[in-house]
Amino acid sequence: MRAALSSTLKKISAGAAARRPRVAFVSPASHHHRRHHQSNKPTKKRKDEYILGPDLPDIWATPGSSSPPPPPAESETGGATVAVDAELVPTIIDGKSIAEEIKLGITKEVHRMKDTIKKVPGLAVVLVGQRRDSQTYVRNKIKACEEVGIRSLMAELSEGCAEDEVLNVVSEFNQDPSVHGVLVQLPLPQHMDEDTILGAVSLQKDVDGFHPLNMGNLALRGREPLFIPCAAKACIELLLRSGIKLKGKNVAVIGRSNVVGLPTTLLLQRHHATVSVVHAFTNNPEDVTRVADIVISAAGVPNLVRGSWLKRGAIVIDVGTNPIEDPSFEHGYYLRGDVCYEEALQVASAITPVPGGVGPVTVAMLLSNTLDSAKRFYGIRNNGGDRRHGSGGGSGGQPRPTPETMVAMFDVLDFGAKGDGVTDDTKVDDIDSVSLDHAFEAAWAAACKVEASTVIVPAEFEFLVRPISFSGPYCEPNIVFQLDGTIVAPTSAGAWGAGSLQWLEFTKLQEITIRGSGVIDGRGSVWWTNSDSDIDPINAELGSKMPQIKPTVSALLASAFVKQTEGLLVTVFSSSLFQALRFYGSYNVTVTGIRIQNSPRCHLKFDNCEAVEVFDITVSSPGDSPNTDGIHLQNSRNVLIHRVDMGCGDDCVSIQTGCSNIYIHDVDCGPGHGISIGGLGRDNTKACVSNITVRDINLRNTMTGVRIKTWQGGSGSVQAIQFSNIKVWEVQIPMVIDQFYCDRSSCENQSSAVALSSIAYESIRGTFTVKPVHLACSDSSPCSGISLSEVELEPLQERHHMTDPFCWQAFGELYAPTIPPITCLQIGKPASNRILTDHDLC
Ligand SMILES: NC(=O)C1=CN([C@@H]2O[C@H](COP(=O)(O)OP(=O)(O)OC[C@H]3O[C@@H](n4cnc5c(N)ncnc54)[C@H](OP(=O)(O)O)[C@@H]3O)[C@@H](O)[C@H]2O)C=CC1
Ligand SMILES: Nc1nc(=O)c2c([nH]1)NC[C@@H]1CN(c3ccc(C(=O)N[C@@H](CCC(=O)O)C(=O)O)cc3)C=[N+]21
Repeated sequence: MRAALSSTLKKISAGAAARRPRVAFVSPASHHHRRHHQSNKPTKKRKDEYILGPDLPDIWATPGSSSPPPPPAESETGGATVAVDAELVPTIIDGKSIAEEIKLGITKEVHRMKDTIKKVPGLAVVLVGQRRDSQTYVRNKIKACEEVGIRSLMAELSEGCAEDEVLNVVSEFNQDPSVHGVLVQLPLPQHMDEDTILGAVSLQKDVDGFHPLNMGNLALRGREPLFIPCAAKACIELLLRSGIKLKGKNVAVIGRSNVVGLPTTLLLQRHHATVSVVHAFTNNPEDVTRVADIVISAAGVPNLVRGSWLKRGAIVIDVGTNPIEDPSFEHGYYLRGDVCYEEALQVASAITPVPGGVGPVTVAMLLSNTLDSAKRFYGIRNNGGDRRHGSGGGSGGQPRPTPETMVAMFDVLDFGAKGDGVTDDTKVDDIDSVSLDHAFEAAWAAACKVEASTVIVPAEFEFLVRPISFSGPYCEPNIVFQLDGTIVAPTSAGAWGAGSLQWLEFTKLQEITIRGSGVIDGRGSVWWTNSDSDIDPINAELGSKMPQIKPTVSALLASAFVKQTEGLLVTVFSSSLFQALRFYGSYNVTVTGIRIQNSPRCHLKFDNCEAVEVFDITVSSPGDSPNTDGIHLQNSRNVLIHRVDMGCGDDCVSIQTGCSNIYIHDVDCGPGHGISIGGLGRDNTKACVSNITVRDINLRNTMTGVRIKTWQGGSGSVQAIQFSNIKVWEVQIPMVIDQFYCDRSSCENQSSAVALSSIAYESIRGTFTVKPVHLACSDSSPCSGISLSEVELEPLQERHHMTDPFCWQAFGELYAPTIPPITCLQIGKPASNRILTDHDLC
């Protein structure tokens, strides 16, 4: 920055300043030790109030209602009260060092972006023809990109190329996802239509801000453009960073081009300046400029603005960059501004030089727009980024990311979701009548591209979502699904595709987290009443086909359960009942905080997953809703489930084949059917389940407590199961092993079975309503290694006392006297009468 400053100094002293050494510079680095002109006291604001980026001041907010209008003239800009006789020391506004400071900030952000999401912004420049000045500007832009770490691409086309060629290049850049800004250097050759070409630049990548929609939004009150033209932004930036206030100032803008004059005028008005526009047809332009506190010139006419055009103490921003042919200069020309600099220095209180004034800051603004575009593309929001929509307030209670922890965030609202609970957020028409497929799908597609990104489903919104698959396998790892709002399922059959078995599915992902305080509501009641409940659930669950000599459980339970099944319609829907939330084939899955309720079937399912943690969630559906499992595990390993509150119409937790290393603790269950392993081995299949720990569980009003159920005819094994500290209240049968599981009225007797061994029950206490213990093992494959300790189960009412513990082919150890005494357990090992084959081994 020092170098930049001194080079500017040199340039000045070589020219005008040689005669006028009384110059003060404004540069961010030198600001505090430079002397300012007494009557021009730039009140330097805190740096972060000047804003880089698309943010506009909230200028339209409350016209007239907030602060009273400023007095017509203020002394600080050198109005009437300027001490005319005092020596005027003009401040040279050092654009070069201001640009350096801005670029430093951009560099930091680009690096942070690279570190956190492994992406950098990309700028594509299209240059047509060989204008030397254009080549210089473009070179400057590319060089500046390199300085801050923005990737730059350049397309050079010949002067005589066809318009279509330019359009093709633009179109390619529009489509390139690594390009976030597209700039077509002006002027274009005569034979080309500027409007056509500029209009072809994607609105989202229009870092020049020249697209009619961006320009229109800049002009319209209450609207915000995606980008503000760089030169206009540079003028404002220079003024603000030099501590010059705009509110109420008289500003004369010379020039009304789309590129500079017009957007500058618009932007100035957003800052509450009073703007006069001077153009080629203005009579006596000097009459206009002479009363202006600030003169901004963008006419493209060297030395147009004479000293006599300026009010004493005026502030002069010289946008004009006019190449003057001179072979003695390196590129064959030198630059002059619109302002006769030497004369202006005599009257102005502050002025931008050319070069070294507006130009470098314009380039910095281009970089800033490109960075903003990339951040928008990747969904990155900085600290305090305000919400565009509703009152959602973002991620409900989660701390906002600071710029240091830049996170790519994709809010479904930004992808067109309505969140009114009525509109199908599956199909959304955007403002530009561009039909986005699926707001949730689009948000997911965007998040999928960025490592460690976040999809946001904001609080206080209700989203109607049809079946959807949030699918890898080509997604970047570590995606967070921040669910603070409510997602509801459609209730009409039409909204469901034929045969969809799950509603919200996450598949083939590495590190996927669902968290937040939101709700997933399956609105299953329509499905429950329509479901095929022709089977008595008690018979279905415990109506095992036992050898005749044993009492049938179903007979016992029938009296305890009252279930209305008559007269219910069996409809086509029953075949497409679905799981609310399902994870498939994923690694490192976390589900926390949320509530899942009223699923038509299973609430939360994990299939082929590894390293799963579920905690602090609530699962809820009515006790009489059919088949509504709480959490269903299948072919999954290393699963930790804790601090879960569950009430549902079926198993609270159901552990199926292929599961091992499952640890479940601190779970409340009820109503529901308890915690179950199985049914396993259906249709003579092989089942393998091992290393399951279930501890510190409260079961209230459930059908069973902890249960293992297998079908006859299966193979494989269940081993190393531990149930400890299980508390039961009014549970029909707290401890169940059922190797005769059958959901039909009759199941064929078969000899093979899934082998059960090493099953420990430790501290199982509370009250039951049907029977304390039911351990019914297979004749051909008795259960071995059942250990019972601290079992204390009391009948809720005296009449239940009639039913004693039941055991069949159950072998193991009793470690303490139990209540009631479980004398039916056979102590020791069963006589091995079965030859194990590979088929049985897991
Ligand atoms: N430093 C920077 O970052 C940038 C500098 N520039 C420079 O700014 C200047 C203007 O650029 P641009 O807007 O693209 O140019 P244009 O030629 O498109 O527009 C010039 C504007 O100035 C007006 N004008 C021309 N002559 C006079 C005059 N004698 N008196 C009053 N008004 C006049 C024109 O009026 P009318 O509408 O009636 O024709 C027109 O509105 C150029 O020197 C350009 O190089 C441009 C962009 C960035
Ligand atoms: N699509 C498009 N967007 C533009 O923003 C655009 C354009 N076309 N066409 C031309 C004008 C002009 N313009 C300048 C940018 C930087 C300097 C600049 O960096 N000037 C340096 C000196 C340049 C030099 O080294 O010669 C300075 O003033 O110190 C000048 C002028 C952007 N324009």
